[in-house]
Amino acid sequence: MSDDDIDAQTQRLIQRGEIDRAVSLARERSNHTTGAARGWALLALASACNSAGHFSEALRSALTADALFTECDDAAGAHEALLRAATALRAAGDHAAAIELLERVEQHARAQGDEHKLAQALRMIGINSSILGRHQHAVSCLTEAKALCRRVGSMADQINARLSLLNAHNREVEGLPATDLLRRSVCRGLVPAWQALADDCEGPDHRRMRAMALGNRAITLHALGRDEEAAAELRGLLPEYRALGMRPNEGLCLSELGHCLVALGRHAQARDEYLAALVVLNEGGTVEDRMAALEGLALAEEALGHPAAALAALKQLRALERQCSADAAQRAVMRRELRIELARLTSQWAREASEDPLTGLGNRRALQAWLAEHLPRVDRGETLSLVLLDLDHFKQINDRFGHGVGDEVLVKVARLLGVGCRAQDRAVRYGGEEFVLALAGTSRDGATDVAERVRQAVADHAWAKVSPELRVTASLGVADASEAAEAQALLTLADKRLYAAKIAGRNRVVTAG
Ligand SMILES: Nc1nc2c(ncn2[C@@H]2O[C@H](COP(=O)(O)OP(=O)(O)OP(=O)(O)O)[C@@H](O)[C@H]2O)c(=O)[nH]1
Repeated sequence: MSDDDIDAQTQRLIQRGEIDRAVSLARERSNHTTGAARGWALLALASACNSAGHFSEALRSALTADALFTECDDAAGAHEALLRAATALRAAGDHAAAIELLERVEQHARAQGDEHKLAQALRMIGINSSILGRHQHAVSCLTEAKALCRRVGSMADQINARLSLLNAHNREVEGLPATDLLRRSVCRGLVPAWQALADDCEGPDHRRMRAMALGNRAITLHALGRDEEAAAELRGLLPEYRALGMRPNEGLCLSELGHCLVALGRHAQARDEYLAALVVLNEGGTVEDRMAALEGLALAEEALGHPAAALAALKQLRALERQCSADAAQRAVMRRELRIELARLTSQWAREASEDPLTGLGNRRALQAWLAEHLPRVDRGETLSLVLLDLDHFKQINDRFGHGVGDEVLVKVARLLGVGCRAQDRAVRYGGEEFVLALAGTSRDGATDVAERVRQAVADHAWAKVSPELRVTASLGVADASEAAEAQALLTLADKRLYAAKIAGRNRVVTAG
């Protein structure tokens, strides 16, 4: 089985509605794999947990997968992991946090020129922005996503991008009064756009999307007051939603039909449609959709002169409103918990990614970041030096005193290095028994003094306390940025001098040659 098969297998289970099986399969696999294979199992677990409504576990799984993929330099896996983490945040209603993660994917995709990845990230940023009411930003992201999908996406990608953009336009004008000029002009544009999307949804694969697009077209017609037309379209769509098993859409369609009939003054028919809508929506519709149907039902009953029935509908509506605010409070708590989890994991991984676990010093990545920040200042006249330190005959120390003592020596040397460092400097463990002191604002003479002090401190340390007869010395090479301006060239020069120190007999500092 290839690494990502578990993901495909889990997605199939989710689609069949076997969510519990999907969760346990993915969880089991993630407990029995390592490396990239574990990454994919965790991504499968994230999707399954999302479908089960366990957003916290979904987020944790996706972010753990991100850390794993990053560790094995699997950019595609890491990208997918961030998308899934964003999906969990979106499902939990934390759209702002989802956008923050997605913007990382966006930046990365732009830097790499990966248009497919960029389209995915922009589409998700657009959807989340639209839900947050940042309509302009949503439309601009989705317009770019649509253009990218046309160039590099599959047919399904293109259709999804267009659907998201049209939905964003819908949301933009949703809250405006029916008479608002902007609303009317946007809606007038949306009618042919939904039709064009439906027309392009050819073949059995896109039948659901076509039905959705036509439903949205009919809703837009109703918003424009073209209620006869809208009602006829909605009625025509009902058998399609039923045939496709799209229950929530069927409920919404019946409810919209009710709205059209109320607008046309056919209250008895409207009441029947609302009642039918509620039967369907009570099974699987959102609370908001049920509330809209109840509100319509109350209106229709009142218009029909049935105050008792209208009151009964309003009572149910109030009960749902109360449930809604209780749910909203619960969701707010959950969002706060997810944020805390996200912040904790992000800072933990940022630390792990740049820290050497044995000594607690920075690692190679930390040195690269330090150099990237400090080397440009050399052009502005600042000095900068590197001291490369390698313990002498460390293999013999391990062999003679044991690996545990070897580790203890590394930890102690790391502490001794830290003593020579000021706040602006950085001490890192560069490799096994190799360390680097990166010294800001320090010329080669200054760095030579520091290197000599460190050499002396290592040689003079009371190593016998660690193990009788233990002796430790180090060889050091010094280079400064006036001799080599590039990070790699500077390190190579320091390494050349370190090698010269070894050749010359060890336990010494070499600064030239
Ligand atoms: N205890 C311990 N040993 C390590 C660690 N990382 C690398 N080493 C050991 O460090 C030793 C380095 O050996 P060499 O590269 O041959 O160098 P050396 O023995 O120090 O000899 P010179 O550099 O020529 O003085 C190897 O035996 C590695 O196994 C570690 O984290 N802990």
